[in-house]
Amino acid sequence: MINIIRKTGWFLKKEWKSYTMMFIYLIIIAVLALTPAYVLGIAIDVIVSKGLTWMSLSFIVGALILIPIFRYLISFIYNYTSAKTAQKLAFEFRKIYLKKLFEMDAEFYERFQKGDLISRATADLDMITMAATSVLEGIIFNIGIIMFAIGVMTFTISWELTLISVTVMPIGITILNMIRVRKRGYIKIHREIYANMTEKILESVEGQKTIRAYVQEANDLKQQHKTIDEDIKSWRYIINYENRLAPLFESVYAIAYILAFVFGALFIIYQKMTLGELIIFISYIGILYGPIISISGVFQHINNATVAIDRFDEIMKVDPKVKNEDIPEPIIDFKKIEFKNVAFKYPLDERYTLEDINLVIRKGETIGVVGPTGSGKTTLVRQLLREFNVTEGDIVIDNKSIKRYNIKSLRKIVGYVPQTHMLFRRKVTENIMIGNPDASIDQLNLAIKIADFEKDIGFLTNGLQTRVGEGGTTLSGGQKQRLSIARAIIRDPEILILDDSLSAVDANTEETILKQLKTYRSGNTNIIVAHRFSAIREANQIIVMDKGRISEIGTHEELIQKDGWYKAQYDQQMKMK
Ligand SMILES: Nc1ncnc2c1ncn2[C@@H]1O[C@H](COP(=O)(O)OP(=O)(O)OP(=O)(O)O)[C@@H](O)[C@H]1O
Repeated sequence: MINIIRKTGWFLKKEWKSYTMMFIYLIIIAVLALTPAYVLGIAIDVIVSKGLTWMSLSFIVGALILIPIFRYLISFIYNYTSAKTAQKLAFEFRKIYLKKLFEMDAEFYERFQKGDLISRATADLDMITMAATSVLEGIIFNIGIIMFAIGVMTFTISWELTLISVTVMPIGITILNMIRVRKRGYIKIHREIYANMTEKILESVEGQKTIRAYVQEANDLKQQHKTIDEDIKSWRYIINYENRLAPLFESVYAIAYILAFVFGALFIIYQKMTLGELIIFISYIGILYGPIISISGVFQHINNATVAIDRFDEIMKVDPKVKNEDIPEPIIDFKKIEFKNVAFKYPLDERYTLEDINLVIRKGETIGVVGPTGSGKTTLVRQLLREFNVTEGDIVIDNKSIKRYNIKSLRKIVGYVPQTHMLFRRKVTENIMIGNPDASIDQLNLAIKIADFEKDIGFLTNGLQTRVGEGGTTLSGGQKQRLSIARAIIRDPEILILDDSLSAVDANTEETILKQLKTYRSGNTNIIVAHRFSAIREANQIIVMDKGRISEIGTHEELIQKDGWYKAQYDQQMKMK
């Protein structure tokens, strides 16, 4: 609990006025909850002593009517304030969490699954907010009732009877506590199983087209059922565990009732207590049951929230490896980029994906990158986005390590068109303008022209205002590629990287795009990764990758003079033409 208060302390401080008001409301509600039984007890004693008058009867009836109405009003105000504060807390936590996700590097996203990250931002954070509200309600209200009830029982009825009947209660509370501690461990396991299930559902929803195309619905459902089954099984285990031990508490509680009744009856016989007092006493034992159980329910929320806070903290504590130096330098332009003995290993990989990379890229050059699949072309060009730090060697931009530059400003000078296109459920224009939200209409039109996307507009139902389906489902493969190229071009980047981005366009379109790039991007750098040599033939340098190393480098003319992979591949492509 201390952990939760520590972790939400900043919020409690900010919202102290609401919490103070809620505290006061809860005390009032607790007192009001105990009053009717007390009034009834007094009424019975008045009736037994034959002292009932019209005046005392109207007072008793009036009190019994007004108390619940007043309690309802205060409860209403309390519930409203409490729900509002909980929503605010959830909002603040989500804001912090999402900000953190945007600060994280590619390595982080390799380590954590999407489903897991989503369940931390949804189910886990809900548990924290639920606990933050129920802690106050559960503890203040329930402890308030317990203290007031025991106070009234001890000081106004009989301290001896209170001692006799209430002393067994700590045994019951200890049982509840034991259940709670064991349950925490089970809940942690359950949260992980739940995250797995979320991941599986996400994968099935994202991959539904492929699943259907390969008629794998039954198989996929089987896997889904397995994760859902595991989720249900682990939850059922927790419930069963609780159900097995909970009756123990009920039995202990029943003993408190029996003791109160037997000793209370004796006290009445020995005239140490009135009938009304015994009725108040036994009613209060009944009233105590709810708060004791609720407190254990609160501890259950605290249990859940403790696990959720640990999972939240796990993310908050991860320090991105790719981060700015204390005073990073901005970059808006460059003259020369050098790869110096660069070697690179993906975080979860054993072997190096890039080795011995030595390379110089000058501003204004067009660089072609070719090589067999899996040879490391994408990995090589993505190093310019600084998603990971290189494992060995360094990338030097204008004689300074890439690490010295501000990451955001570095990424701003690079326009990267990936192999798989991430399109959002927004209009075509909005999808393009993600590259530069401040672009003018002229810039938008120029980007569309360079990417040769103009000819597609006529085929779209609503032209540029057509809404793109999720993941670009309403566009053809070539249209998606050209839209992605337009998105990168609209920011007029210093370096444009086309990562196999011309693979889904026909030869004419490819030629048009390459011609437009030459005309409109002269003076800027283009890096073109391709399998078709027509796309890189005119490059100033062609880099041939093989098993993570540069095996050949030169212009097209130089490379076809050599008897290497490039020449062999080129000859084959010519034959197939
Ligand atoms: N995130 C990753 N984690 C671990 N290994 C990876 C990761 N991404 C790629 N690899 C591995 O790195 C190697 C190089 O991949 P890369 O995508 O750079 O090759 P490529 O030459 O661009 O391939 P293609 O022509 O098929 O696009 C491959 O063996 C691939 O399995």
